[in-house]
Amino acid sequence: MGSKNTSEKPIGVIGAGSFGTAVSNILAEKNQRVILYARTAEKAALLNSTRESSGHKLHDHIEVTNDLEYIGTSCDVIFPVVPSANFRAMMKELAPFLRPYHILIHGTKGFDLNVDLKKIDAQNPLSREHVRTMSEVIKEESSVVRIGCLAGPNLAREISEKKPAATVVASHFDEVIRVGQNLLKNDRFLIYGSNDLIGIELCGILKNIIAVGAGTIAGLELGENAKALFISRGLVEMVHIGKALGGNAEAFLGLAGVGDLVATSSSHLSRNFTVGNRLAKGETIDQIIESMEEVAEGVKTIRIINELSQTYKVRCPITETLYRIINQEMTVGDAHKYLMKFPFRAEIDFM
Ligand SMILES: NC(=O)C1=CN([C@@H]2O[C@H](COP(=O)(O)OP(=O)(O)OC[C@H]3O[C@@H](n4cnc5c(N)ncnc54)[C@H](OP(=O)(O)O)[C@@H]3O)[C@@H](O)[C@H]2O)C=CC1
Ligand SMILES: O=C(CO)COP(=O)(O)O
Repeated sequence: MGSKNTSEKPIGVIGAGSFGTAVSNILAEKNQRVILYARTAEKAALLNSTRESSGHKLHDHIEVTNDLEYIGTSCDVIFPVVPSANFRAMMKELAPFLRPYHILIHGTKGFDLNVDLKKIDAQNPLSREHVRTMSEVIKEESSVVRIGCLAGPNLAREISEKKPAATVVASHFDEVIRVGQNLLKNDRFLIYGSNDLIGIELCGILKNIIAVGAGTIAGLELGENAKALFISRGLVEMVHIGKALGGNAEAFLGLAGVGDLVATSSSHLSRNFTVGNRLAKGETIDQIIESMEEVAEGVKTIRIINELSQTYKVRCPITETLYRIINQEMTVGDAHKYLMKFPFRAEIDFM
């Protein structure tokens, strides 16, 4: 960190949604001053006066601001936690206030897309060139070098209720992992480290697809055996597409992969699971999105992976079937009957 002393400086968090607030509270609990960025001045003022954000109480050590320059100049370590659809725009605004000494550890579980999916067809297929993880966006948009991500089974509501959990801080830099661990760990929040940044990011992104599917199983009341079957096959699909996009299989077998997959595929606290559940009850994807206040990243990810699986010729029957459900080309009931007939080969073919 050059001559700067991290512990004396506040920590920045960008995005005052469910997870950004939960992360801010974890940081603040450790006697750490936190500056939390809210998108509008009105929201920042409201949060500062009500001391509540996204239904979570705000710790006294958290100051809410609408000033990105203030965050950039006050904080050496910043946790960006905004939905993937807005991440690049946020980075463009923040970048003028970032320097190579900054450390950014993001908590976003979605892709950045630099092309309109409507323009994608057989002649112009979607490729990895069109799709970025958030660490890649940070690198492209700023001078920051030391980049990391935070991913694991971290349902924000449970974290706010101070229930035990663990996460993975991933970075190519051990220093970033150490900083993340020191800032976040407490007696009920364990922090593991990984150098497989892309692999860990892909785990968090891809599990959202399977969580949507698991929600449909719960919605149809198909039972625990079916859910276990779906999660297991979902993990295999995550590994196959994850490897095609630059991840290693090992990451998927850990906390950020199978751990987060199990948590989000089993809980009504997961927005992605909830989307699937509501699809199974007969709502359309437009109706669901329209009425949801929080982001369910999996819907966009289903569309992206459906295209990428074709480009890279990876068998992704679950993603393709979910894509047909959200496009109203197939009912949820028919989708599950179809998947039960799908000709799978070896059970585990990625080791
Ligand atoms: N909730 C969870 O349990 C977890 C979520 N995540 C991931 O974290 C990310 C955020 O999720 P979550 O916090 O739950 O989402 P929410 O939907 O609860 O909140 C998103 C927040 O981001 C803010 N925001 C949007 N665009 C910008 C921007 N350009 N600049 C600053 N703030 C912005 C929104 O502000 P506004 O209110 O103004 O729209 C809103 O407060 C997602 O990628 C999600 O997958 C990861 C782990 C757990
Ligand atoms: O990623 C999460 C928990 O680890 C949150 O999942 P949802 O976005 O589905 O709520």
